[in-house]
Amino acid sequence: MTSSPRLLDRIDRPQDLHGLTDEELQQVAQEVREHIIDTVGEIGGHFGANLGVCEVTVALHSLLDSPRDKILWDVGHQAYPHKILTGRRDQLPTIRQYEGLAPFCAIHESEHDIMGAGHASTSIGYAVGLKEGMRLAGDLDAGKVVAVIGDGAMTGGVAFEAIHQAGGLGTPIVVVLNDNGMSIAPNVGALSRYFNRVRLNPKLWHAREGVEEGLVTLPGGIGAAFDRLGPRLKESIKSFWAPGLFWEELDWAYMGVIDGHDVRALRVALKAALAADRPVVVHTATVKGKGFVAAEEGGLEGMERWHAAKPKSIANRVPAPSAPAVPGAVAAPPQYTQVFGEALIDEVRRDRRVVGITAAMNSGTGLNLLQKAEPEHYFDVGIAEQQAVLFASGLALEGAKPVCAIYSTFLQRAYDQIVHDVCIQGLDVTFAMDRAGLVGDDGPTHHGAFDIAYLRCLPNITLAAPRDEAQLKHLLRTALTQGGPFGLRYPRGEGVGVALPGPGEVHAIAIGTGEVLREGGRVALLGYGSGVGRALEAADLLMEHGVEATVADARFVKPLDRELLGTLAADHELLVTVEEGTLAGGFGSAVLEALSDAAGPAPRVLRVGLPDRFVTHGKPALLHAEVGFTGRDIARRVQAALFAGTGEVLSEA
Ligand SMILES: Cc1ncc(C[n+]2csc(CCOP(=O)(O)OP(=O)(O)O)c2C)c(N)n1
Ligand SMILES: CC(=O)[C@@H](O)[C@H](O)COP(=O)(O)O
Ligand SMILES: [Mg+2]
Repeated sequence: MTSSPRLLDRIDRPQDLHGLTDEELQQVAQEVREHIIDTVGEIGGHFGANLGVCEVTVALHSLLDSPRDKILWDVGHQAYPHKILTGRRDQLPTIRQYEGLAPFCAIHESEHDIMGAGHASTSIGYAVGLKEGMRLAGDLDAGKVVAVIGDGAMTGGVAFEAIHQAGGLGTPIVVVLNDNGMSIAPNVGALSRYFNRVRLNPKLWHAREGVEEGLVTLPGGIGAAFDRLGPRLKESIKSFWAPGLFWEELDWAYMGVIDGHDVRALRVALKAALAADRPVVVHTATVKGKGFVAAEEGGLEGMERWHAAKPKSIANRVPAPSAPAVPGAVAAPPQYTQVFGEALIDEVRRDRRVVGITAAMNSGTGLNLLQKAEPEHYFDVGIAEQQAVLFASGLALEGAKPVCAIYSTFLQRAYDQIVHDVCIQGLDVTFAMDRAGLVGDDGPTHHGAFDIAYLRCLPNITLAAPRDEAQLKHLLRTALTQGGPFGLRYPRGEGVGVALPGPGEVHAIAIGTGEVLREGGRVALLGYGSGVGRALEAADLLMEHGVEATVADARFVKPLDRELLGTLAADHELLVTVEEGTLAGGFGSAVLEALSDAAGPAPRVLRVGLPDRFVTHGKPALLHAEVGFTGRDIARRVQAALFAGTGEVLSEA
């Protein structure tokens, strides 16, 4: 623990690091770490990854002149030290809060945030573009470009597309591989094993050193011949002794493994890398959660547990004691994720052809439950959503029933695989899209705002959304018994608190059928997914003001229940659609299309959903209020529509 006054309090811009000694820089890194522990422990947010890059961030900013020199943070969940050192130290307590600092890097927030992110594996691609852009502009005094990417993000295929291009062009960029062996869960796959082999074997850390001295002393003129070789050829030969062969073969220089918590060692390596006129990777070994004992000494579980911290989860720099249970308190409803995870286990045990696939979101999707219960039916492909869908396509062709459990927003990365491989071929693949709707703190890069629109336009796919956690179980069974592409969306967080059907009570639902939940008068509220709950809230408020509304659950957006829609249209003068998705091309659009195709008079239609803009970050209740996705907002709009111009007093619903 450092004593005050902090050196960090003198760092208002990254250039204030220039001229500090290695020891002072090491102290600044520790002060950054403590600032993060104190702040994130109180407000919540991403945690372990930030603690792991305090030294890397200080070392980079101590050598570079940001923003002329550009530092890119892959994903950006580990950019809190960067934000602290680039003038946002005192604003850190607002991070991820409504109207506070962005959850990840954001180009509108700071000139030092060179790229926006939130989705993984993009940083090297940007780096190549930035550097080649400088060359095209003839900017000879161009800045350096450094991408910091984790071992998890390295499992994203788009990172390799960039490595391939940079190696081909010889683009002089630096990649800092922040290797801590962790994604959110422990990292997976052959690349992770390769990194582990190197990172965890100190003998390999210095394999390169001494090789050249050894070679030039070889007897019989061999050494002399080696000594006469050009530098590139020497490097290539030496690379057989060093762990960077993978990189060297792609015409990258490899440096490593460097202790990612030793500022002096980092600066020595980074200085050499920055001076090179070719692409260079600096492989650093770090600890996710460094300096926070519960993570650092908690093993893989501890590091996974502290990927993010909940508000008030840390006190005096140790995990805060959990609040005592309140006797008699009603238990909160289960999370949709938990219900899904348990239901998938039941489905695997009902039909052994069912398998679950995650793209590095093991616990986030609830597939950690399947991994424990039925490990043979569980796959984690790494941060590789495209591969997840192609893998599912292969499995489906072999008669399996794969369930791709991928957040709505992350599934966007596999869009062409959904079209080109699953829908065109009509494969029996299910997409379980958790985090559909506004997710809250993670903001616009993570809101599941677009899946209704981006999937509804595809032929051959069935799309449904449960109004509660019981329907989720029935719709998962429906997906796994209907034989073709199926998308199922549900929100982040708790269910509504209904009784869950037991394994024997779960049943498939007839495709394309909705359900009337409440009969009313002039207005019908037709909800989809979480929109049904909002519709019920609005109906209750309208009832208090003498307006009886019909409420129905569409349940399917593709195909729509046209019979139900026809009845609602014929019996009501106002039809309100409610969806937690973008209005452009969403559920409401589907209803309008269906009504325009139908013969006969159509009611007036009001559509409630997400606006045609990216919604900011913050607690979901604040975001819902901002976009009008509340029962009260819907009730007001209905009143205005029903009584507009009639002179009736619009009650203050
Ligand atoms: C396309 C995409 N898929 C999934 C995620 C969720 N995600 C956020 S951070 C993370 C792990 C990143 O691991 P790594 O790059 O090693 O960084 P570390 O947290 O270890 O520092 C994942 C899977 C994401 N941000 N983007
Ligand atoms: C940075 C990232 O993409 C993940 O950590 C994401 O924030 C997880 O979201 P959930 O908390 O909704 O699982
Ligand atoms: Mg990692």
